[in-house]
Amino acid sequence: MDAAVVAENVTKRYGDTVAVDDVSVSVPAGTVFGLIGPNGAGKTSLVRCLTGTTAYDGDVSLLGSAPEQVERARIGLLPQSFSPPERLTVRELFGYYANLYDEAREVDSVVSEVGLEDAADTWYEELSGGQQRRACVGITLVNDPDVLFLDEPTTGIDPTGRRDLWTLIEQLAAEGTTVFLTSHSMDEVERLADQVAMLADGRMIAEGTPSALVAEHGGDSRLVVRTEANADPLADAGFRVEASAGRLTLHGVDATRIDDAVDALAAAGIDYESFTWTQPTLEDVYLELTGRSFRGEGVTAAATEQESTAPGDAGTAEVER
Ligand SMILES: Nc1ncnc2c1ncn2[C@@H]1O[C@H](COP(=O)(O)OP(=O)(O)OP(=O)(O)O)[C@@H](O)[C@H]1O
Repeated sequence: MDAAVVAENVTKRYGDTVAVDDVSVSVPAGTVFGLIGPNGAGKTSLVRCLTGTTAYDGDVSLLGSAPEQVERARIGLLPQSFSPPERLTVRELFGYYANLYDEAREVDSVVSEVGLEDAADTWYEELSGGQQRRACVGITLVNDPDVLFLDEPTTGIDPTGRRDLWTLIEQLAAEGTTVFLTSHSMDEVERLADQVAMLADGRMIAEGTPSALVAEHGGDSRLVVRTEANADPLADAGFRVEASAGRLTLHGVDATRIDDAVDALAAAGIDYESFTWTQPTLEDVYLELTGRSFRGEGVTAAATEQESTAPGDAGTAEVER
Protein backbone atom coordinates (compact mmCIF):
# COMPACT_ATOMS: atom_id res chain seq x y z
CA MET A 1 0.00 0.00 0.00
CA ASP A 2 1.37 3.45 -0.92
CA ALA A 3 2.10 5.82 1.90
CA ALA A 4 -0.06 8.94 1.81
CA VAL A 5 2.00 10.78 4.41
CA VAL A 6 5.66 10.24 5.20
CA ALA A 7 7.79 12.22 7.61
CA GLU A 8 11.48 11.53 7.98
CA ASN A 9 13.45 13.05 10.83
CA VAL A 10 11.18 16.05 11.10
CA THR A 11 12.12 18.69 13.65
CA LYS A 12 10.20 21.87 14.39
CA ARG A 13 11.67 24.59 16.55
CA TYR A 14 10.10 27.78 17.80
CA GLY A 15 13.12 29.73 19.03
CA ASP A 16 14.64 27.58 21.75
CA THR A 17 11.57 25.34 22.02
CA VAL A 18 11.87 22.03 20.19
CA ALA A 19 8.20 21.26 19.54
CA VAL A 20 8.85 18.26 17.26
CA ASP A 21 12.08 16.40 17.78
CA ASP A 22 13.35 14.16 14.98
CA VAL A 23 10.02 12.45 14.28
CA SER A 24 9.46 9.91 11.50
CA VAL A 25 6.07 8.48 10.54
CA SER A 26 4.56 6.71 7.58
CA VAL A 27 0.81 6.56 7.00
CA PRO A 28 -0.46 4.07 4.42
CA ALA A 29 -3.14 5.45 2.09
CA GLY A 30 -6.67 4.66 3.17
CA THR A 31 -5.84 4.11 6.85
CA VAL A 32 -6.48 6.05 10.05
CA PHE A 33 -3.39 7.21 11.88
CA GLY A 34 -3.80 8.38 15.47
CA LEU A 35 -1.25 10.74 16.96
CA ILE A 36 -1.63 10.81 20.70
CA GLY A 37 0.07 12.97 23.27
CA PRO A 38 -0.66 15.28 26.18
CA ASN A 39 -0.97 19.08 25.88
CA GLY A 40 2.19 20.57 24.46
CA ALA A 41 3.55 17.25 23.17
CA GLY A 42 3.91 18.68 19.66
CA LYS A 43 0.88 17.22 17.86
CA THR A 44 -0.33 20.45 16.25
CA SER A 45 3.21 21.40 15.31
CA LEU A 46 3.70 18.06 13.57
CA VAL A 47 0.39 18.46 11.69
CA ARG A 48 1.55 21.90 10.58
CA CYS A 49 4.79 20.39 9.27
CA LEU A 50 2.95 17.60 7.45
CA THR A 51 0.51 20.02 5.83
CA GLY A 52 3.19 22.49 4.83
CA THR A 53 1.77 25.29 6.95
CA THR A 54 5.01 25.92 8.83
CA ALA A 55 8.74 25.62 8.13
CA TYR A 56 10.56 22.55 9.49
CA ASP A 57 13.79 20.57 9.23
CA GLY A 58 13.67 17.08 7.73
CA ASP A 59 11.65 15.58 4.91
CA VAL A 60 7.91 15.33 4.42
CA SER A 61 6.10 13.69 1.55
CA LEU A 62 2.37 14.24 1.25
CA LEU A 63 0.68 12.27 -1.52
CA GLY A 64 4.11 11.82 -3.06
CA SER A 65 5.13 15.50 -3.11
CA ALA A 66 6.44 18.15 -0.77
CA PRO A 67 3.40 19.39 1.20
CA GLU A 68 3.63 22.94 -0.20
CA GLN A 69 3.33 21.52 -3.71
CA VAL A 70 0.26 19.37 -3.19
CA GLU A 71 -2.90 20.67 -4.79
CA ARG A 72 -4.90 22.17 -1.90
CA ALA A 73 -8.07 20.45 -3.05
CA ARG A 74 -6.53 17.06 -2.24
CA ILE A 75 -6.06 17.95 1.43
CA GLY A 76 -8.59 18.53 4.19
CA LEU A 77 -7.42 20.18 7.40
CA LEU A 78 -9.52 20.77 10.47
CA PRO A 79 -7.39 22.87 12.82
CA GLN A 80 -7.80 22.52 16.55
CA SER A 81 -9.45 25.91 16.88
CA PHE A 82 -11.54 26.76 13.88
CA SER A 83 -14.44 29.17 14.00
CA PRO A 84 -16.41 29.47 10.79
CA PRO A 85 -18.82 32.39 10.27
CA GLU A 86 -21.54 31.87 12.88
CA ARG A 87 -24.47 33.50 11.09
CA LEU A 88 -24.44 31.14 8.13
CA THR A 89 -26.52 28.00 7.98
CA VAL A 90 -24.84 24.64 7.51
CA ARG A 91 -25.84 24.61 3.86
CA GLU A 92 -24.59 28.16 3.33
CA LEU A 93 -21.33 27.39 5.09
CA PHE A 94 -20.60 24.38 2.93
CA GLY A 95 -21.48 26.39 -0.18
CA TYR A 96 -19.23 29.24 0.96
CA TYR A 97 -16.24 26.93 1.35
CA ALA A 98 -17.08 24.95 -1.79
CA ASN A 99 -16.78 28.20 -3.75
CA LEU A 100 -13.09 28.36 -2.84
CA TYR A 101 -12.40 25.38 -5.11
CA ASP A 102 -12.63 24.98 -8.87
CA GLU A 103 -14.39 21.71 -8.34
CA ALA A 104 -16.37 20.88 -5.26
CA ARG A 105 -18.87 18.33 -4.10
CA GLU A 106 -22.61 18.82 -4.06
CA VAL A 107 -23.39 20.68 -0.86
CA ASP A 108 -26.35 18.45 0.01
CA SER A 109 -24.32 15.28 -0.29
CA VAL A 110 -21.82 16.67 2.23
CA VAL A 111 -24.70 17.71 4.50
CA SER A 112 -25.98 14.17 4.50
CA GLU A 113 -22.53 12.62 4.84
CA VAL A 114 -22.00 14.47 8.11
CA GLY A 115 -25.54 13.68 9.22
CA LEU A 116 -26.77 17.28 9.44
CA GLU A 117 -29.82 17.05 7.17
CA ASP A 118 -32.15 18.16 9.95
CA ALA A 119 -29.91 21.11 10.79
CA ALA A 120 -29.03 22.11 7.23
CA ASP A 121 -30.87 25.43 7.51
CA THR A 122 -29.78 26.21 11.06
CA TRP A 123 -27.21 28.90 11.78
CA TYR A 124 -23.84 27.53 12.84
CA GLU A 125 -24.09 29.39 16.16
CA GLU A 126 -27.32 27.56 16.99
CA LEU A 127 -25.90 24.05 16.50
CA SER A 128 -24.89 21.88 19.46
CA GLY A 129 -21.17 21.47 20.11
CA GLY A 130 -21.16 18.06 18.42
CA GLN A 131 -23.11 19.36 15.43
CA GLN A 132 -20.73 22.30 15.13
CA ARG A 133 -17.74 19.99 15.02
CA ARG A 134 -19.47 17.79 12.44
CA ALA A 135 -20.15 20.90 10.39
CA CYS A 136 -16.45 21.77 10.64
CA VAL A 137 -15.56 18.28 9.39
CA GLY A 138 -18.10 18.82 6.59
CA ILE A 139 -16.28 22.01 5.59
CA THR A 140 -13.09 19.98 5.18
CA LEU A 141 -14.96 17.51 2.95
CA VAL A 142 -16.38 19.91 0.37
CA ASN A 143 -13.27 19.50 -1.79
CA ASP A 144 -13.38 15.69 -1.51
CA PRO A 145 -9.88 15.40 -0.01
CA ASP A 146 -7.68 12.33 -0.33
CA VAL A 147 -6.06 13.02 3.04
CA LEU A 148 -7.86 14.51 5.98
CA PHE A 149 -6.01 15.98 8.96
CA LEU A 150 -8.20 16.31 12.04
CA ASP A 151 -6.48 18.11 14.91
CA GLU A 152 -8.23 17.09 18.13
CA PRO A 153 -11.64 16.91 16.46
CA THR A 154 -13.58 15.87 19.54
CA THR A 155 -12.04 18.06 22.22
CA GLY A 156 -14.72 19.97 24.07
CA ILE A 157 -17.76 18.12 22.77
CA ASP A 158 -20.14 15.95 24.72
CA PRO A 159 -20.08 12.12 24.67
CA THR A 160 -22.90 11.85 22.12
CA GLY A 161 -21.18 14.31 19.85
CA ARG A 162 -17.93 12.39 20.21
CA ARG A 163 -19.58 9.11 19.30
CA ASP A 164 -21.27 10.66 16.26
CA LEU A 165 -17.99 12.07 15.09
CA TRP A 166 -16.26 8.72 15.59
CA THR A 167 -18.88 7.08 13.40
CA LEU A 168 -18.32 9.71 10.74
CA ILE A 169 -14.54 9.22 10.83
CA GLU A 170 -15.04 5.46 10.54
CA GLN A 171 -17.28 6.01 7.49
CA LEU A 172 -14.73 8.28 5.84
CA ALA A 173 -11.99 5.74 6.41
CA ALA A 174 -14.18 2.94 5.06
CA GLU A 175 -14.64 5.00 1.90
CA GLY A 176 -10.88 5.23 1.45
CA THR A 177 -9.97 8.64 2.88
CA THR A 178 -6.64 8.67 4.68
CA VAL A 179 -7.24 10.21 8.10
CA PHE A 180 -4.50 11.69 10.26
CA LEU A 181 -6.06 12.29 13.64
CA THR A 182 -4.51 13.94 16.67
CA SER A 183 -6.01 13.42 20.06
CA HIS A 184 -5.31 13.38 23.73
CA SER A 185 -7.98 10.79 24.25
CA MET A 186 -6.54 7.30 24.40
CA ASP A 187 -9.90 5.64 23.89
CA GLU A 188 -10.47 7.69 20.77
CA VAL A 189 -7.33 6.54 19.01
CA GLU A 190 -7.73 3.02 20.38
CA ARG A 191 -11.12 2.84 18.72
CA LEU A 192 -10.38 4.64 15.45
CA ALA A 193 -6.76 4.25 14.52
CA ASP A 194 -5.11 1.47 12.53
CA GLN A 195 -1.75 2.79 13.67
CA VAL A 196 -0.97 4.88 16.71
CA ALA A 197 2.02 7.06 17.46
CA MET A 198 2.67 8.48 20.91
CA LEU A 199 4.38 11.82 21.30
CA ALA A 200 5.90 13.09 24.52
CA ASP A 201 7.92 16.31 24.68
CA GLY A 202 8.12 16.39 20.89
CA ARG A 203 9.62 12.92 20.62
CA MET A 204 7.97 9.83 19.23
CA ILE A 205 8.06 7.29 22.02
CA ALA A 206 6.09 4.45 20.41
CA GLU A 207 4.36 3.54 17.20
CA GLY A 208 2.29 0.53 16.15
CA THR A 209 -1.19 -0.86 16.14
CA PRO A 210 -3.01 -0.21 19.43
CA SER A 211 -3.12 -3.92 20.21
CA ALA A 212 0.58 -4.45 19.45
CA LEU A 213 1.56 -1.50 21.64
CA VAL A 214 -0.59 -2.75 24.48
CA ALA A 215 0.76 -6.29 24.09
CA GLU A 216 4.35 -5.09 24.03
CA HIS A 217 4.33 -2.39 26.69
CA GLY A 218 1.01 -2.49 28.54
CA GLY A 219 1.62 -5.31 31.00
CA ASP A 220 -0.86 -8.08 31.62
CA SER A 221 -4.55 -8.30 32.50
CA ARG A 222 -4.98 -8.80 36.22
CA LEU A 223 -7.45 -9.32 38.99
CA VAL A 224 -6.78 -7.37 42.17
CA VAL A 225 -8.55 -8.93 45.14
CA ARG A 226 -9.00 -6.90 48.34
CA THR A 227 -8.34 -9.45 51.05
CA GLU A 228 -6.06 -10.19 53.97
CA ALA A 229 -5.76 -13.82 52.87
CA ASN A 230 -2.59 -15.70 52.06
CA ALA A 231 -1.53 -16.16 48.44
CA ASP A 232 -0.51 -19.81 48.70
CA PRO A 233 -3.80 -21.55 47.80
CA LEU A 234 -4.13 -19.49 44.63
CA ALA A 235 -0.52 -20.12 43.67
CA ASP A 236 -1.18 -23.83 44.25
CA ALA A 237 -4.18 -23.52 41.92
CA GLY A 238 -1.86 -22.32 39.16
CA PHE A 239 -2.28 -18.54 39.38
CA ARG A 240 0.63 -16.12 39.28
CA VAL A 241 -0.07 -14.23 42.50
CA GLU A 242 1.57 -11.22 44.07
CA ALA A 243 0.68 -10.38 47.67
CA SER A 244 0.79 -6.85 49.05
CA ALA A 245 -0.86 -5.11 52.01
CA GLY A 246 -4.56 -5.96 51.91
CA ARG A 247 -4.58 -7.33 48.39
CA LEU A 248 -3.69 -10.23 46.17
CA THR A 249 -2.94 -9.52 42.53
CA LEU A 250 -3.54 -12.39 40.12
CA HIS A 251 -1.55 -11.70 36.98
CA GLY A 252 -2.38 -12.89 33.48
CA VAL A 253 -6.12 -13.20 34.13
CA ASP A 254 -7.81 -12.24 30.88
CA ALA A 255 -11.59 -11.81 30.51
CA THR A 256 -12.14 -15.50 29.86
CA ARG A 257 -10.42 -16.49 33.13
CA ILE A 258 -12.21 -14.18 35.56
CA ASP A 259 -14.76 -16.88 36.40
CA ASP A 260 -11.97 -19.41 36.99
CA ALA A 261 -10.26 -16.99 39.34
CA VAL A 262 -13.46 -16.31 41.26
CA ASP A 263 -14.09 -20.07 41.51
CA ALA A 264 -10.55 -20.54 42.80
CA LEU A 265 -11.13 -17.88 45.48
CA ALA A 266 -14.25 -19.74 46.58
CA ALA A 267 -12.56 -23.14 46.47
CA ALA A 268 -9.71 -21.82 48.62
CA GLY A 269 -12.23 -20.37 51.11
CA ILE A 270 -10.75 -16.90 50.66
CA ASP A 271 -12.78 -14.13 52.18
CA TYR A 272 -12.53 -10.91 50.15
CA GLU A 273 -14.17 -7.47 50.10
CA SER A 274 -14.11 -6.84 46.35
CA PHE A 275 -12.05 -7.45 43.29
CA THR A 276 -11.04 -5.24 40.40
CA TRP A 277 -10.26 -6.61 36.99
CA THR A 278 -7.94 -4.53 34.87
CA GLN A 279 -6.82 -5.01 31.34
CA PRO A 280 -3.98 -2.90 29.99
CA THR A 281 -4.75 0.04 27.71
CA LEU A 282 -2.71 2.61 25.82
CA GLU A 283 -2.59 4.60 29.07
CA ASP A 284 -0.52 1.79 30.60
CA VAL A 285 1.74 1.90 27.55
CA TYR A 286 2.31 5.62 28.10
CA LEU A 287 2.99 5.08 31.79
CA GLU A 288 5.42 2.27 31.08
CA LEU A 289 7.34 4.25 28.45
CA THR A 290 7.46 7.65 30.14
CA GLY A 291 7.11 6.82 33.83
CA ARG A 292 4.32 9.40 33.90
CA SER A 293 0.59 8.99 34.03
CA PHE A 294 -1.08 10.25 30.86
CA ARG A 295 -3.99 11.71 32.77
CA GLY A 296 -1.64 13.68 34.96
CA GLU A 297 -0.08 15.27 31.89
CA GLY A 298 -2.24 18.32 31.49
CA VAL A 299 -5.00 16.49 29.69
CA THR A 300 -7.96 18.83 29.52
CA ALA A 301 -11.22 18.13 31.31
CA ALA A 302 -12.97 17.58 27.99
CA ALA A 303 -10.63 14.78 27.12
CA THR A 304 -11.29 13.00 30.36
CA GLU A 305 -15.07 13.05 29.93
CA GLN A 306 -15.04 9.56 28.57
CA GLU A 307 -17.64 6.90 28.46
CA SER A 308 -17.22 3.32 29.40
CA THR A 309 -18.35 2.01 26.04
CA ALA A 310 -15.06 2.32 24.20
CA PRO A 311 -12.60 -0.59 24.29
CA GLY A 312 -9.94 1.44 26.05
CA ASP A 313 -12.30 2.42 28.79
CA ALA A 314 -13.39 -1.13 29.31
CA GLY A 315 -10.01 -1.50 31.01
CA THR A 316 -11.31 -1.71 34.54
CA ALA A 317 -14.24 -3.36 36.22
CA GLU A 318 -14.74 -3.43 39.98
CA VAL A 319 -16.95 -5.94 41.70
CA GLU A 320 -18.03 -5.56 45.34
CA ARG A 321 -18.82 -8.66 47.23
N1 LIG B 1 3.62 29.41 17.43
C1 LIG B 1 4.35 28.98 18.47
N2 LIG B 1 5.35 29.73 18.97
C2 LIG B 1 6.10 29.31 20.00
N3 LIG B 1 5.95 28.11 20.61
C3 LIG B 1 4.97 27.32 20.16
C4 LIG B 1 4.11 27.71 19.07
N4 LIG B 1 3.24 26.71 18.83
C5 LIG B 1 3.52 25.74 19.73
N5 LIG B 1 4.55 26.11 20.52
C6 LIG B 1 5.17 25.30 21.58
O1 LIG B 1 5.53 24.06 21.02
C7 LIG B 1 5.26 22.99 21.91
C8 LIG B 1 4.31 22.00 21.24
O2 LIG B 1 3.04 22.65 21.06
P1 LIG B 1 1.88 22.01 20.19
O3 LIG B 1 0.77 22.99 20.15
O4 LIG B 1 2.44 21.52 18.93
O5 LIG B 1 1.50 20.77 21.10
P2 LIG B 1 0.15 19.92 21.12
O6 LIG B 1 0.56 18.52 21.42
O7 LIG B 1 -0.62 20.16 19.89
O8 LIG B 1 -0.59 20.53 22.36
P3 LIG B 1 -2.18 20.67 22.65
O9 LIG B 1 -2.71 19.29 22.90
O10 LIG B 1 -2.23 21.52 23.88
O11 LIG B 1 -2.78 21.32 21.46
C9 LIG B 1 4.70 23.63 23.17
O12 LIG B 1 5.77 23.82 24.06
C10 LIG B 1 4.17 24.96 22.68
O13 LIG B 1 4.20 25.92 23.71
